[in-house]
Parts: sequence; structure tokens; C-alpha cells
Amino acid sequence: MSVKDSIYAAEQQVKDFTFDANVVEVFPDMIERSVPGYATIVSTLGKLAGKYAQPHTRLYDLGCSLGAVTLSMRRNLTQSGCEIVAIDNSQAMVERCRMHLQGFRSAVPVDVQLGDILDAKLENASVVAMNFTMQFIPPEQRHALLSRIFNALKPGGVLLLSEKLKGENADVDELLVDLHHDFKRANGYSELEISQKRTAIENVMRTDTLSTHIKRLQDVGFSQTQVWYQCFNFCSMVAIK
Ligand SMILES: Nc1ncnc2c1ncn2[C@@H]1O[C@H](C[S@+](CC[C@H]([NH3+])C(=O)[O-])CC(=O)[O-])[C@@H](O)[C@H]1O
Ligand SMILES: O=C(O)C(=O)Cc1ccccc1
Repeated sequence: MSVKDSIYAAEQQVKDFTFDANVVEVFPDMIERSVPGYATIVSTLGKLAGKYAQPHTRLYDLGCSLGAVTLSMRRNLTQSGCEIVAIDNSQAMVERCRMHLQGFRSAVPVDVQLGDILDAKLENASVVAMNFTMQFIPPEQRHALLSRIFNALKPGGVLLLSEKLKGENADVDELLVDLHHDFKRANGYSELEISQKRTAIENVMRTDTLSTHIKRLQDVGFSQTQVWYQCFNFCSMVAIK
């Protein structure tokens, strides 16, 4: 049973958004009502991991939150000798993620680490998933992180990158934002909740355009990038080494 997100329901002095214990409590409901296609994206990332995982390699879930992508990848893994490494720098998330994973049995080992993905050692990877995490990394650090991910991947390995996008120009950005806000309204968020949440994430979630993402992926060396999902400003890409 998930708890309903009412964090921004009352008028308040809005602070910068953080992944604290209050957010953890409502996170499944928050993400489901805020990200169009979240369930489809998570289940498809599992399928993609199942296709691209290589025997005796690691699969990373960077910014794992409660481990939804880890679970989905684990369900689809048939290759032998794989390990999943899930990393998040929110203590509240990591604690809840560990509890959550214990609820499901599997032969695939999962190592849930509390830490900053900017410091994490990444190696011997066939699949790296970043499901709506790059957007929280300071923009000036994104290139270096992507480059480290590329270097950690085996040839034929993949990065599964989902991001909220900034529109390529002000007009289309406004259109995508309006459509997303309609989606949130339809999922029961009030005008006040929508506007206070927008303020809360303004400084901590800096989105890039799709062309910026694709160029950065190319610059660090990925040979091919394919957008496999987009609804409004929410996008998921697969980049192949
Ligand atoms: N530097 C960092 N190091 C480690 N973790 C970080 C860092 N910055 C942010 N995070 C973590 O990245 C996660 C982003 S949520 C991912 C959803 C999940 N992937 C899902 O498929 O359910 C996306 C969202 O809420 O929009 C949070 O748990 C942060 O603590
Ligand atoms: O809620 C929003 O408006 C979003 O853009 C997505 C989101 C979802 C969960 C945490 C932070 C941002």
C-alpha cells in the first residue's frame, strides 16, 4: 500500500526539494502521479537489461531510490554470474530500498550502496541505468560522470538514461510543461501543489534539452543513441557503446 503524496497540499514557505524521509514515505505515489509512463519505463528498462546484460558483469542502478529499476532488471536477468549494484545518496531512500528488496526472493546478488554516484567506482558494467537521476547532478559535472560510465562499460554495453527534458525552445517548452501539468491535475494534484512543487525543484533539478543529451552522449564516445520513449517532457534513451 502506498501513502498518498500531500507534501505540497498546504500553502508553505517552499524549500529546495530533497529526498528525505517524508519524500520516501510517499515516493511511489509521487512518482506514479508525476511521471507519465513511469510503470512502462521501469518495466521496459528491465526488458532492455535482460537483452543487454553480459555474463559475469555488473548492472548498475544509479540513483536507485526504492529500487524499482533494480527489481525490474533482476526479474529479467537470465545471464549467469551477474551482480546488480544500486547506489543512492539519500540515507532514507537506501534504508527503505534495502527493506523493499528483502521482500522479494532472487538468486541474483544486489549490493545497495549509500553514496554519491559522482564518487562511486564503476567497473565491469554491461548495463548502467539512470532513471531520472542525471537531472539532479550539477550540470557542470554531467560530462565527467557520463565519461566515467562510458569507461566502465564493456563493448556492446548500454546506458539506459531517462530524463525530464527542457524543450528545444521557449514555445515548445511551454507546451510540454502545460501538458505535464494537465497530467498532474488529472492525477489529483491541485494548482497549489503543482506550483509549489515546481518552485521546490527549480534549483535542484536542472533539465537539459534532448539535443544536449544526445550530443553529450556522442562526445563521450557512445556510438548510437536511440530514444525509445517520450511522453510530454519525459524521455528515455538507450545509448550503446
Ligand atoms: N549525486 C547523487 N548520488 C547518488 N544518488 C543521487 C545523487 N543525486 C540524486 N540522487 C538520487 O537520485 C534519485 C532520483 S529519483 C530516481 C528514481 C528511481 N531511479 C526510480 O526509477 O524509481 C528521480 C525523481 O524523483 O525524479 C533520488 O533517490 C536521489 O536521492
Ligand atoms: O513532479 C514533477 O513535477 C516532476 O517533474 C517529476 C519529479 C518526480 C519526483 C520527484 C521530483 C520530480
